[in-house]
Amino acid sequence: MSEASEKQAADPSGGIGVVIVAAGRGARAGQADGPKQYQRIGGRAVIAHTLDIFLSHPMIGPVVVAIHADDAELLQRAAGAHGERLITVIGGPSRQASVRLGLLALKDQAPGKVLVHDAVRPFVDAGLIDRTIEAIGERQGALPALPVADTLKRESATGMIDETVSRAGLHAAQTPQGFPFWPLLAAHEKAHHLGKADFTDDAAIAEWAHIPVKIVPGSPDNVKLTWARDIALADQRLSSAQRFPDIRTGNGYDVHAFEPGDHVTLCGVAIPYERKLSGHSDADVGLHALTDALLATCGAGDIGTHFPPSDPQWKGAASKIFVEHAAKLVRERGGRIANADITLICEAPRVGPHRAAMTEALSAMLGIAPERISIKATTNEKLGFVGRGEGIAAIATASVVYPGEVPA
Ligand SMILES: Nc1ccn([C@@H]2O[C@H](COP(=O)(O)OP(=O)(O)OP(=O)(O)O)[C@@H](O)[C@H]2O)c(=O)n1
Ligand SMILES: C[C@](O)(CO)[C@H](O)COP(=O)(O)O
Repeated sequence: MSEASEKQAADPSGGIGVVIVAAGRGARAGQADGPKQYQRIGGRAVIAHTLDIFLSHPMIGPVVVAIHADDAELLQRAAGAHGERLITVIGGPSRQASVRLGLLALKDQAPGKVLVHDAVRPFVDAGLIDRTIEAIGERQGALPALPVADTLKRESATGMIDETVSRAGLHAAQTPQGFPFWPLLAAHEKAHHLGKADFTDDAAIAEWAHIPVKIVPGSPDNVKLTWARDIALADQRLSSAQRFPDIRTGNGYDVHAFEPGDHVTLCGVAIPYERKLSGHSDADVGLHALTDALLATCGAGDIGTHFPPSDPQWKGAASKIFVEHAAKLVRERGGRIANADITLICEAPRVGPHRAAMTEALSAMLGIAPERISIKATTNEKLGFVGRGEGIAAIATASVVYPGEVPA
Protein backbone atom coordinates (compact mmCIF):
# COMPACT_ATOMS: atom_id res chain seq x y z
CA MET A 1 0.00 0.00 0.00
CA SER A 2 1.39 3.44 -0.88
CA GLU A 3 2.08 5.87 1.93
CA ALA A 4 -0.81 8.00 0.67
CA SER A 5 -3.18 5.02 0.65
CA GLU A 6 -2.17 4.13 4.20
CA LYS A 7 -2.94 7.66 5.44
CA GLN A 8 -6.20 7.51 3.55
CA ALA A 9 -7.15 4.19 5.11
CA ALA A 10 -6.84 5.89 8.49
CA ASP A 11 -8.98 8.84 7.37
CA PRO A 12 -12.48 8.33 8.74
CA SER A 13 -13.93 11.00 6.42
CA GLY A 14 -14.29 8.68 3.46
CA GLY A 15 -11.80 9.99 0.95
CA ILE A 16 -9.95 13.03 -0.22
CA GLY A 17 -12.27 15.92 -1.06
CA VAL A 18 -12.02 17.60 -4.45
CA VAL A 19 -13.11 21.03 -5.66
CA ILE A 20 -13.23 21.37 -9.43
CA VAL A 21 -13.62 24.97 -10.50
CA ALA A 22 -15.68 25.42 -13.64
CA ALA A 23 -17.43 28.75 -13.22
CA GLY A 24 -15.23 30.84 -15.55
CA ARG A 25 -16.42 32.32 -18.83
CA GLY A 26 -13.33 31.53 -20.89
CA ALA A 27 -12.99 35.06 -22.26
CA ARG A 28 -9.49 34.41 -23.63
CA ALA A 29 -10.61 31.30 -25.51
CA GLY A 30 -13.42 33.40 -26.99
CA GLN A 31 -15.67 30.49 -27.99
CA ALA A 32 -18.97 31.82 -29.29
CA ASP A 33 -20.85 28.61 -28.48
CA GLY A 34 -20.14 28.38 -24.75
CA PRO A 35 -17.36 28.33 -22.18
CA LYS A 36 -14.27 26.24 -22.80
CA GLN A 37 -14.97 23.65 -20.09
CA TYR A 38 -17.96 22.46 -22.15
CA GLN A 39 -16.25 22.50 -25.55
CA ARG A 40 -15.82 19.03 -27.03
CA ILE A 41 -12.39 17.46 -27.31
CA GLY A 42 -12.09 13.88 -28.51
CA GLY A 43 -15.88 13.85 -28.85
CA ARG A 44 -16.67 14.79 -25.21
CA ALA A 45 -16.81 17.93 -23.08
CA VAL A 46 -13.49 19.05 -21.59
CA ILE A 47 -14.89 18.72 -18.07
CA ALA A 48 -16.07 15.15 -18.75
CA HIS A 49 -12.44 14.08 -19.27
CA THR A 50 -11.43 15.85 -16.06
CA LEU A 51 -14.23 14.18 -14.07
CA ASP A 52 -13.33 10.73 -15.46
CA ILE A 53 -9.88 10.95 -13.95
CA PHE A 54 -10.90 12.13 -10.48
CA LEU A 55 -13.95 9.92 -10.15
CA SER A 56 -12.02 6.80 -11.13
CA HIS A 57 -9.23 7.46 -8.62
CA PRO A 58 -9.51 5.09 -5.65
CA MET A 59 -8.63 7.68 -3.00
CA ILE A 60 -11.10 10.34 -4.05
CA GLY A 61 -14.20 10.92 -1.91
CA PRO A 62 -16.66 13.81 -2.26
CA VAL A 63 -16.31 15.94 -5.39
CA VAL A 64 -17.69 19.48 -5.62
CA VAL A 65 -17.98 21.24 -8.97
CA ALA A 66 -18.30 25.04 -8.87
CA ILE A 67 -20.23 26.14 -11.96
CA HIS A 68 -21.65 29.35 -13.36
CA ALA A 69 -25.35 29.93 -12.66
CA ASP A 70 -26.11 29.65 -16.40
CA ASP A 71 -24.35 26.30 -16.86
CA ALA A 72 -26.39 23.77 -14.83
CA GLU A 73 -27.73 22.08 -17.96
CA LEU A 74 -24.32 22.07 -19.65
CA LEU A 75 -22.80 20.36 -16.63
CA GLN A 76 -25.59 17.83 -16.41
CA ARG A 77 -25.12 16.88 -20.06
CA ALA A 78 -21.34 16.76 -19.78
CA ALA A 79 -21.21 14.80 -16.52
CA GLY A 80 -23.65 12.08 -17.61
CA ALA A 81 -23.55 9.19 -15.15
CA HIS A 82 -20.90 11.00 -13.06
CA GLY A 83 -23.60 13.53 -12.13
CA GLU A 84 -24.87 11.38 -9.27
CA ARG A 85 -21.56 11.63 -7.45
CA LEU A 86 -21.16 15.37 -7.77
CA ILE A 87 -22.05 18.16 -5.38
CA THR A 88 -22.76 21.20 -7.51
CA VAL A 89 -22.45 24.80 -6.27
CA ILE A 90 -22.66 28.13 -8.02
CA GLY A 91 -19.19 29.68 -8.19
CA GLY A 92 -18.21 33.31 -7.80
CA PRO A 93 -16.88 36.16 -9.95
CA SER A 94 -13.24 35.00 -9.72
CA ARG A 95 -11.46 31.65 -9.54
CA GLN A 96 -10.59 32.44 -5.92
CA ALA A 97 -14.26 33.07 -5.06
CA SER A 98 -15.32 29.85 -6.81
CA VAL A 99 -12.78 27.80 -4.85
CA ARG A 100 -13.99 29.31 -1.57
CA LEU A 101 -17.61 28.47 -2.36
CA GLY A 102 -16.56 24.95 -3.34
CA LEU A 103 -14.69 24.49 -0.07
CA LEU A 104 -17.70 25.70 1.92
CA ALA A 105 -19.82 23.09 0.14
CA LEU A 106 -17.42 20.39 1.38
CA LYS A 107 -17.64 21.43 5.02
CA ASP A 108 -20.27 18.83 5.93
CA GLN A 109 -18.11 16.04 4.55
CA ALA A 110 -15.13 17.38 6.51
CA PRO A 111 -12.46 15.67 4.41
CA GLY A 112 -8.99 15.63 5.96
CA LYS A 113 -7.45 16.74 2.69
CA VAL A 114 -8.67 18.54 -0.37
CA LEU A 115 -7.50 18.88 -3.96
CA VAL A 116 -8.43 21.96 -5.97
CA HIS A 117 -8.39 21.50 -9.73
CA ASP A 118 -9.22 23.53 -12.84
CA ALA A 119 -11.94 21.88 -14.92
CA VAL A 120 -9.95 23.05 -17.94
CA ARG A 121 -6.97 20.81 -17.21
CA PRO A 122 -8.37 17.59 -18.68
CA PHE A 123 -5.00 15.85 -19.11
CA VAL A 124 -4.29 15.46 -15.39
CA ASP A 125 -3.38 11.85 -14.63
CA ALA A 126 -3.66 9.54 -11.65
CA GLY A 127 0.10 9.52 -11.02
CA LEU A 128 0.08 13.31 -10.65
CA ILE A 129 -2.88 13.08 -8.28
CA ASP A 130 -1.02 10.43 -6.23
CA ARG A 131 2.14 12.56 -6.02
CA THR A 132 0.15 15.58 -4.90
CA ILE A 133 -1.81 13.66 -2.25
CA GLU A 134 1.37 12.07 -0.89
CA ALA A 135 2.98 15.47 -0.33
CA ILE A 136 0.07 16.93 1.67
CA GLY A 137 0.89 17.13 5.36
CA GLU A 138 -0.99 18.15 8.47
CA ARG A 139 0.04 21.73 7.85
CA GLN A 140 1.59 21.49 4.41
CA GLY A 141 0.16 21.97 0.96
CA ALA A 142 1.35 20.39 -2.28
CA LEU A 143 1.75 22.00 -5.68
CA PRO A 144 2.54 20.21 -8.93
CA ALA A 145 4.77 22.47 -11.00
CA LEU A 146 7.32 22.38 -13.80
CA PRO A 147 10.58 24.31 -13.88
CA VAL A 148 10.36 27.20 -16.33
CA ALA A 149 12.17 26.20 -19.51
CA ASP A 150 12.20 29.44 -21.51
CA THR A 151 14.40 32.48 -20.94
CA LEU A 152 12.31 35.16 -19.26
CA LYS A 153 12.12 38.81 -20.31
CA ARG A 154 10.43 41.74 -18.63
CA GLU A 155 8.77 44.08 -21.12
CA SER A 156 8.80 47.83 -20.66
CA ALA A 157 5.82 50.12 -21.32
CA THR A 158 7.25 50.83 -24.78
CA GLY A 159 7.28 47.17 -25.80
CA MET A 160 11.05 46.89 -25.45
CA ILE A 161 12.89 44.49 -23.17
CA ASP A 162 13.60 46.02 -19.79
CA GLU A 163 15.58 43.13 -18.42
CA THR A 164 16.25 39.41 -18.59
CA VAL A 165 14.81 37.78 -15.50
CA SER A 166 16.69 34.90 -13.93
CA ARG A 167 14.65 31.71 -14.18
CA ALA A 168 16.62 30.00 -11.42
CA GLY A 169 14.16 28.35 -9.06
CA LEU A 170 11.11 29.51 -11.05
CA HIS A 171 8.29 27.06 -11.66
CA ALA A 172 5.01 27.14 -13.59
CA ALA A 173 2.19 26.13 -11.24
CA GLN A 174 -0.38 23.50 -12.19
CA THR A 175 -3.37 21.93 -10.51
CA PRO A 176 -4.56 19.89 -8.66
CA GLN A 177 -3.14 21.70 -5.67
CA GLY A 178 -3.54 19.79 -2.42
CA PHE A 179 -3.99 20.99 1.15
CA PRO A 180 -5.17 19.94 4.57
CA PHE A 181 -8.85 20.92 4.30
CA TRP A 182 -9.44 23.12 7.35
CA PRO A 183 -6.31 25.30 7.06
CA LEU A 184 -7.09 25.99 3.37
CA LEU A 185 -10.70 26.86 4.15
CA ALA A 186 -9.57 29.14 6.99
CA ALA A 187 -7.10 30.90 4.65
CA HIS A 188 -9.84 31.44 2.05
CA GLU A 189 -12.26 32.73 4.69
CA LYS A 190 -9.67 35.14 6.05
CA ALA A 191 -8.83 36.47 2.57
CA HIS A 192 -12.55 36.85 1.83
CA HIS A 193 -13.25 38.79 5.02
CA LEU A 194 -10.22 41.05 4.47
CA GLY A 195 -11.34 41.71 0.89
CA LYS A 196 -8.16 40.20 -0.58
CA ALA A 197 -9.36 38.93 -3.92
CA ASP A 198 -6.32 38.84 -6.19
CA PHE A 199 -4.96 35.32 -5.69
CA THR A 200 -4.70 33.39 -8.96
CA ASP A 201 -4.12 30.03 -7.29
CA ASP A 202 -4.51 28.33 -3.92
CA ALA A 203 -0.79 27.93 -3.33
CA ALA A 204 -0.65 31.75 -3.33
CA ILE A 205 -3.36 31.95 -0.66
CA ALA A 206 -1.52 29.29 1.34
CA GLU A 207 1.70 31.28 1.03
CA TRP A 208 -0.11 34.40 2.27
CA ALA A 209 -1.56 32.42 5.20
CA HIS A 210 1.89 30.96 6.07
CA ILE A 211 0.97 27.42 5.09
CA PRO A 212 4.13 25.87 3.61
CA VAL A 213 3.65 24.31 0.18
CA LYS A 214 5.84 21.56 -1.24
CA ILE A 215 6.49 21.40 -4.97
CA VAL A 216 6.02 18.00 -6.64
CA PRO A 217 6.78 17.27 -10.29
CA GLY A 218 3.95 18.42 -12.55
CA SER A 219 3.28 16.91 -15.94
CA PRO A 220 3.99 18.57 -19.29
CA ASP A 221 0.73 17.02 -20.54
CA ASN A 222 -1.30 18.71 -17.80
CA VAL A 223 -1.84 21.93 -19.76
CA LYS A 224 -4.53 24.47 -18.97
CA LEU A 225 -6.81 25.13 -21.92
CA THR A 226 -6.66 28.93 -22.01
CA TRP A 227 -6.77 29.95 -25.68
CA ALA A 228 -8.85 28.65 -28.61
CA ARG A 229 -5.69 27.06 -29.98
CA ASP A 230 -5.28 25.01 -26.77
CA ILE A 231 -8.73 23.53 -27.28
CA ALA A 232 -8.04 22.71 -30.93
CA LEU A 233 -4.72 21.04 -30.02
CA ALA A 234 -6.36 19.07 -27.20
CA ASP A 235 -8.98 17.82 -29.64
CA GLN A 236 -6.31 16.85 -32.15
CA ARG A 237 -4.33 15.07 -29.49
CA LEU A 238 -7.31 13.00 -28.33
CA SER A 239 -8.55 12.31 -31.82
CA SER A 240 -5.18 10.99 -32.96
CA ALA A 241 -4.87 8.98 -29.73
CA GLN A 242 -8.24 7.49 -30.55
CA ARG A 243 -6.91 6.28 -33.89
CA PHE A 244 -4.07 4.34 -32.22
CA PRO A 245 -4.94 4.24 -28.50
CA ASP A 246 -2.15 2.90 -26.33
CA ILE A 247 -3.96 -0.14 -24.96
CA ARG A 248 -1.62 -2.75 -23.53
CA THR A 249 -2.31 -6.27 -22.31
CA GLY A 250 -0.17 -8.14 -19.79
CA ASN A 251 -0.39 -11.72 -18.62
CA GLY A 252 0.89 -13.54 -15.56
CA TYR A 253 1.12 -17.13 -14.39
CA ASP A 254 1.84 -18.57 -10.97
CA VAL A 255 1.64 -21.85 -9.11
CA HIS A 256 1.95 -22.83 -5.44
CA ALA A 257 2.07 -26.28 -3.90
CA PHE A 258 -0.11 -27.41 -0.99
CA GLU A 259 1.29 -28.14 2.47
CA PRO A 260 -0.39 -28.96 5.79
CA GLY A 261 -2.64 -26.12 6.99
CA ASP A 262 -6.23 -25.05 7.48
CA HIS A 263 -6.97 -22.40 4.81
CA VAL A 264 -5.85 -20.99 1.49
CA THR A 265 -5.86 -17.32 0.51
CA LEU A 266 -7.10 -16.75 -3.03
CA CYS A 267 -7.64 -13.32 -4.60
CA GLY A 268 -7.47 -11.70 -1.17
CA VAL A 269 -10.04 -14.00 0.47
CA ALA A 270 -9.21 -16.60 3.14
CA ILE A 271 -11.01 -19.87 2.36
CA PRO A 272 -11.14 -22.61 5.02
CA TYR A 273 -9.54 -25.76 3.58
CA GLU A 274 -7.76 -28.85 4.83
CA ARG A 275 -4.38 -27.59 3.53
CA LYS A 276 -2.64 -24.30 2.80
CA LEU A 277 -0.49 -23.08 -0.07
CA SER A 278 3.21 -22.96 0.63
CA GLY A 279 5.10 -19.76 -0.15
CA HIS A 280 7.18 -16.94 1.24
CA SER A 281 4.20 -14.56 1.40
CA ASP A 282 0.57 -15.62 1.96
CA ALA A 283 0.98 -17.58 -1.34
CA ASP A 284 -2.06 -15.96 -2.94
CA VAL A 285 -1.47 -17.47 -6.35
CA GLY A 286 -4.22 -15.41 -8.05
CA LEU A 287 -2.83 -12.07 -6.82
CA HIS A 288 0.72 -13.06 -7.77
CA ALA A 289 -0.35 -13.81 -11.35
CA LEU A 290 -2.26 -10.51 -11.47
CA THR A 291 0.73 -8.53 -10.14
CA ASP A 292 2.84 -9.90 -13.01
CA ALA A 293 0.11 -9.09 -15.53
CA LEU A 294 -0.08 -5.46 -14.35
CA LEU A 295 3.70 -5.02 -14.32
CA ALA A 296 3.86 -6.49 -17.82
CA THR A 297 1.73 -3.66 -19.21
CA CYS A 298 4.49 -1.13 -18.47
CA GLY A 299 7.62 -3.25 -18.79
CA ALA A 300 8.24 -3.00 -15.05
CA GLY A 301 9.71 -6.47 -14.53
CA ASP A 302 7.92 -9.11 -12.50
CA ILE A 303 6.85 -9.65 -8.91
CA GLY A 304 10.31 -10.92 -7.93
CA THR A 305 11.92 -7.69 -9.23
CA HIS A 306 9.94 -5.66 -6.69
CA PHE A 307 9.47 -8.18 -3.87
CA PRO A 308 12.42 -10.60 -3.88
CA PRO A 309 11.57 -13.89 -2.08
CA SER A 310 14.99 -13.59 -0.40
CA ASP A 311 13.81 -10.45 1.43
CA PRO A 312 12.58 -11.42 4.94
CA GLN A 313 10.19 -8.42 5.10
CA TRP A 314 7.80 -10.19 2.66
CA LYS A 315 7.59 -13.34 4.80
CA GLY A 316 3.90 -14.02 5.36
CA ALA A 317 2.99 -10.70 3.67
CA ALA A 318 -0.54 -10.14 2.37
CA SER A 319 -0.24 -10.27 -1.43
CA LYS A 320 -2.61 -7.29 -1.64
CA ILE A 321 0.55 -5.20 -1.10
CA PHE A 322 2.05 -6.57 -4.34
CA VAL A 323 -1.05 -5.85 -6.42
CA GLU A 324 -1.46 -2.35 -4.99
CA HIS A 325 2.19 -1.60 -5.69
CA ALA A 326 1.83 -2.74 -9.31
CA ALA A 327 -1.38 -0.70 -9.72
CA LYS A 328 0.43 2.33 -8.33
CA LEU A 329 3.28 1.92 -10.85
CA VAL A 330 0.68 1.73 -13.62
CA ARG A 331 -1.03 4.90 -12.36
CA GLU A 332 2.28 6.75 -12.03
CA ARG A 333 2.75 6.20 -15.77
CA GLY A 334 -0.71 7.66 -16.37
CA GLY A 335 -2.24 4.22 -17.03
CA ARG A 336 -5.88 3.36 -16.39
CA ILE A 337 -6.70 -0.24 -15.68
CA ALA A 338 -9.49 -1.29 -18.03
CA ASN A 339 -10.01 -4.81 -16.75
CA ALA A 340 -8.45 -7.73 -14.88
CA ASP A 341 -9.21 -11.37 -15.53
CA ILE A 342 -7.99 -14.22 -13.30
CA THR A 343 -8.44 -17.95 -13.85
CA LEU A 344 -7.77 -20.20 -10.84
CA ILE A 345 -6.96 -23.79 -11.77
CA CYS A 346 -7.54 -26.29 -8.97
CA GLU A 347 -9.50 -29.41 -8.09
CA ALA A 348 -10.40 -27.92 -4.69
CA PRO A 349 -11.40 -25.84 -2.78
CA ARG A 350 -14.48 -24.60 -4.62
CA VAL A 351 -14.09 -21.00 -5.77
CA GLY A 352 -17.71 -20.18 -6.77
CA PRO A 353 -19.02 -19.41 -3.26
CA HIS A 354 -16.19 -16.87 -2.77
CA ARG A 355 -16.26 -15.19 -6.16
CA ALA A 356 -18.26 -12.15 -5.01
CA ALA A 357 -15.94 -11.49 -2.05
CA MET A 358 -12.89 -11.89 -4.31
CA THR A 359 -14.33 -9.46 -6.84
CA GLU A 360 -15.03 -6.92 -4.11
CA ALA A 361 -11.51 -7.27 -2.71
CA LEU A 362 -9.95 -6.81 -6.16
CA SER A 363 -12.19 -3.86 -6.96
CA ALA A 364 -10.85 -2.07 -3.86
CA MET A 365 -7.21 -3.04 -4.57
CA LEU A 366 -7.33 -1.81 -8.18
CA GLY A 367 -9.76 1.06 -7.74
CA ILE A 368 -11.95 -0.14 -10.64
CA ALA A 369 -15.59 -1.17 -10.84
CA PRO A 370 -16.46 -4.82 -10.04
CA GLU A 371 -17.79 -5.28 -13.58
CA ARG A 372 -14.24 -4.80 -14.86
CA ILE A 373 -13.04 -7.78 -12.85
CA SER A 374 -13.51 -11.39 -13.80
CA ILE A 375 -12.64 -14.35 -11.59
CA LYS A 376 -13.01 -17.76 -13.15
CA ALA A 377 -12.14 -21.23 -11.92
CA THR A 378 -11.62 -24.53 -13.59
CA THR A 379 -10.42 -27.97 -12.58
CA ASN A 380 -7.59 -29.62 -14.49
CA GLU A 381 -9.75 -32.68 -15.16
CA LYS A 382 -7.55 -34.64 -12.72
CA LEU A 383 -4.58 -34.28 -15.08
CA GLY A 384 -1.05 -33.35 -14.05
CA PHE A 385 0.06 -31.88 -10.71
CA VAL A 386 -3.06 -29.75 -10.36
CA GLY A 387 -5.22 -32.75 -11.19
CA ARG A 388 -3.47 -34.81 -8.51
CA GLY A 389 -4.33 -32.05 -6.01
CA GLU A 390 -0.71 -31.10 -5.38
CA GLY A 391 -1.23 -27.35 -5.76
CA ILE A 392 -3.10 -24.47 -7.40
CA ALA A 393 -2.17 -22.58 -10.56
CA ALA A 394 -3.45 -19.20 -11.74
CA ILE A 395 -3.40 -17.28 -15.00
CA ALA A 396 -4.14 -13.53 -15.08
CA THR A 397 -4.61 -10.96 -17.82
CA ALA A 398 -4.82 -7.19 -17.34
CA SER A 399 -5.54 -4.48 -19.88
CA VAL A 400 -4.37 -0.94 -19.27
CA VAL A 401 -4.90 2.18 -21.35
CA TYR A 402 -1.92 4.51 -21.27
CA PRO A 403 -1.91 8.17 -22.35
CA GLY A 404 -0.97 9.01 -25.91
CA GLU A 405 -0.94 6.67 -28.83
CA VAL A 406 1.06 3.69 -30.03
CA PRO A 407 4.18 5.13 -31.69
CA ALA A 408 4.38 4.71 -35.47
N1 LIG B 1 -15.04 33.05 -11.74
C1 LIG B 1 -14.32 31.97 -12.06
C2 LIG B 1 -13.22 32.04 -12.93
C3 LIG B 1 -12.53 30.89 -13.26
N2 LIG B 1 -12.95 29.71 -12.76
C4 LIG B 1 -12.30 28.46 -13.18
O1 LIG B 1 -10.92 28.50 -12.92
C5 LIG B 1 -10.23 27.69 -13.87
C6 LIG B 1 -9.01 28.39 -14.42
O2 LIG B 1 -9.34 29.68 -14.86
P1 LIG B 1 -9.14 30.29 -16.30
O3 LIG B 1 -8.38 29.43 -17.20
O4 LIG B 1 -8.67 31.67 -16.10
O5 LIG B 1 -10.66 30.25 -16.84
P2 LIG B 1 -11.61 31.42 -17.21
O6 LIG B 1 -11.74 32.40 -16.10
O7 LIG B 1 -12.85 30.76 -17.68
O8 LIG B 1 -10.85 32.06 -18.46
P3 LIG B 1 -10.70 33.59 -18.83
O9 LIG B 1 -9.85 34.21 -17.77
O10 LIG B 1 -10.05 33.56 -20.17
O11 LIG B 1 -12.09 34.16 -18.88
C7 LIG B 1 -11.23 27.32 -14.95
O12 LIG B 1 -11.59 25.96 -14.85
C8 LIG B 1 -12.39 28.24 -14.68
O13 LIG B 1 -13.66 27.71 -15.05
C9 LIG B 1 -14.03 29.66 -11.88
O14 LIG B 1 -14.40 28.59 -11.42
N3 LIG B 1 -14.68 30.80 -11.53
C1 LIG C 1 -4.50 27.83 -10.88
C2 LIG C 1 -3.75 27.90 -12.17
O1 LIG C 1 -4.15 26.88 -13.05
C3 LIG C 1 -2.28 27.66 -11.88
O2 LIG C 1 -1.53 27.72 -13.03
C4 LIG C 1 -3.94 29.21 -12.87
O3 LIG C 1 -3.35 30.22 -12.17
C5 LIG C 1 -5.43 29.51 -13.08
O4 LIG C 1 -5.65 30.23 -14.24
P1 LIG C 1 -5.61 31.81 -14.39
O5 LIG C 1 -5.48 32.02 -15.87
O6 LIG C 1 -4.45 32.30 -13.62
O7 LIG C 1 -6.94 32.26 -13.84
